Amino acid sequence: MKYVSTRGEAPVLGFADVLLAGLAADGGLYVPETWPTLSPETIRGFAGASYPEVAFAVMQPFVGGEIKDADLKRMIAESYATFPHPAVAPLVQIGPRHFCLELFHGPTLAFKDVAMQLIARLMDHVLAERGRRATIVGATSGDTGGAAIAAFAGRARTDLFILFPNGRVSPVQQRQMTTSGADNVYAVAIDGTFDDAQGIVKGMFNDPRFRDRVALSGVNSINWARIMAQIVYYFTSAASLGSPEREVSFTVPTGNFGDIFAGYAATRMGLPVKRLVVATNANDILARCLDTGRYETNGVEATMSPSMDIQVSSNFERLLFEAGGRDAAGVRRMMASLWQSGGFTVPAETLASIRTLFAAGRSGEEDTARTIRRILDDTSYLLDPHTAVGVGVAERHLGDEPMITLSTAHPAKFPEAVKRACGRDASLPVSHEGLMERAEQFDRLPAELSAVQTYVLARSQAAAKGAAA
Ligand SMILES: Cc1ncc(COP(=O)(O)O)c(C=O)c1O
Ligand SMILES: N[C@@H](CCOP(=O)(O)O)C(=O)O
Repeated sequence: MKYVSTRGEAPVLGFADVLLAGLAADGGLYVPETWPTLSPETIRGFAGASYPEVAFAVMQPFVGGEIKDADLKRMIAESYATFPHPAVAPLVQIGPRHFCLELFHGPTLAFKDVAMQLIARLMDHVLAERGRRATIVGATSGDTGGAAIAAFAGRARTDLFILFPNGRVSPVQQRQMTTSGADNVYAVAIDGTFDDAQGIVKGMFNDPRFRDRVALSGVNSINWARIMAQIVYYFTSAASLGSPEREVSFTVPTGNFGDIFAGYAATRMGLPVKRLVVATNANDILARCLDTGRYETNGVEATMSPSMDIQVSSNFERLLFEAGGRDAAGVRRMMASLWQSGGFTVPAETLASIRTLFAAGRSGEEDTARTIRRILDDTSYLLDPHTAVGVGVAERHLGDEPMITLSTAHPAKFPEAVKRACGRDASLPVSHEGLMERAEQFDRLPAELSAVQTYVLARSQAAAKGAAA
C-alpha cells in the first residue's frame, strides 16, 4: 500500500513513513493510492466479532505488510485493553432508529483515545525498528492533546509538544494535559485560537530544515494513521445494526473533519452508508460551505463545545481531493487561496459530488443546551455538548434507516456547560479521581512560529543528548 499527497508534489510513501511524516512535504495530506475494499461477507461477519478483530481486518490492508500481522494484532489488543468497556465503542439507543455511538470509554474520555492509543504503539514500534527518536508536535482544541499525552507519556523514543489555546479549553481538558508529570511531555498554552496553534504546527512541518533537525512527527488527524484507526468504529456500529443488508446514516460532530473523513473512508471500503451528516456548532464554516460552495473563514467564536471551535478544517482537503477526481493542482489552488485571502470556492462538480453523500447542519448555543435538556428529560441520557450538537443536527436528518450519532466525549469533561444546560452534575469516573487537585505544569508562549520553534528545538535537542549519553 502506497500513499500520495493531496497536493501531488511530495514523495509517494509506504505506511511506516507516512506514520512518521505526519504532514506531507508539500504541505498536503497523505491518502491511500487506492482504496482497499471489504466484501459484504466480511462486513456481515463483523456483527459477531470483537472490536480488536474488526480493527485488525479494517486496518491491516492499509499497513501494507510493513508491520508483521502478529505485531499489529498485539498492538491493537494492548490499545483496546485500555478501554474498560468490553465493546470498546458501544451503541446506546436514544430514540426510534437513533443511536449514539459512545467513543469516550478510553483513558481521557474522548474519541481521540481510540486512535491515539494505537498510534503511540505503532510509532514506538517503527522508531525502535529504525533505532531512532522523534519529536511530535500537536495542536489541540482540548481533546487531542490529552489523548496524545496519555498515550505517549513516558515513552523513551518520543518527545511530545502539545499546543493548546490559552483559556479556551475546559478545566478538565487542561488538567489532563498539564498534570502528566512525564519528562517527555511539554504542554504549551498559546495566546491564540486552535487555528493559530494548528497554523504553527503546519508552519513547523513546512520548514524542511527545522523538520529534519528535530525529526518532526505529528499526531493530529493530518496524520493518516489517525484516520485509519477511526474508520473501524463505522464498521463495528453499522454491522451491529444490520450492515451490509441495511444502510445506515451517521451524524458526526465536526471540527477538523478527521472523524467524518474516516466515515467517508469506510464508504470507499465498501460500507453502505446513506448519509454522512456534518454537524457544526456556531463555527459553521463547513455547513456554510456545503450549502453555498464557498469556504470562507470569518473568525472563531467561543462555544460550549470548545473542541469544535475551529475554522480551518484540515481534513476537508482530503475530501476535496477525492471528490474532485484527485485533482492535486486544483487542491493546491484552493489551499493557496485559503492562505492568501481566507477562502476559496469549491468547483461546482466537486460540490455536487460531495452532496451525493454529505449533508450538514448547525446547532447554535441555545439549540445545543435545549438538546441536552430534552434528551435528559426524555431518556435520562446525559449528552456532552459536542455530542449534543450532533444529536440536534441528526434529528433534522432522521429517515427510515438507523441514524448513528457519534458521541465524541464524556459529559464530565465539560461539567460547567452541562450543568448550565440542564442543571445536572456530570461526575468524572474513578480513573480521574484527584485530577483536579494535581499540580499543573505548562508553559505559555505567544502565537508565533519562531517562538514555538525555539522552544521545541531547545528541549528536543536536550532530550536527544540525554538519550544518547
Ligand atoms: C469532543 C470532540 N468532538 C468533536 C470533535 C471534532 O472532530 P474532528 O476534528 O475530527 O472533526 C472534536 C475535535 O476534533 C472533539 O474533541
Ligand atoms: N478537536 C481537536 C482538534 C484537533 O483535531 P485533530 O483530530 O486533528 O487532532 C482537539 O480536541 O484537539
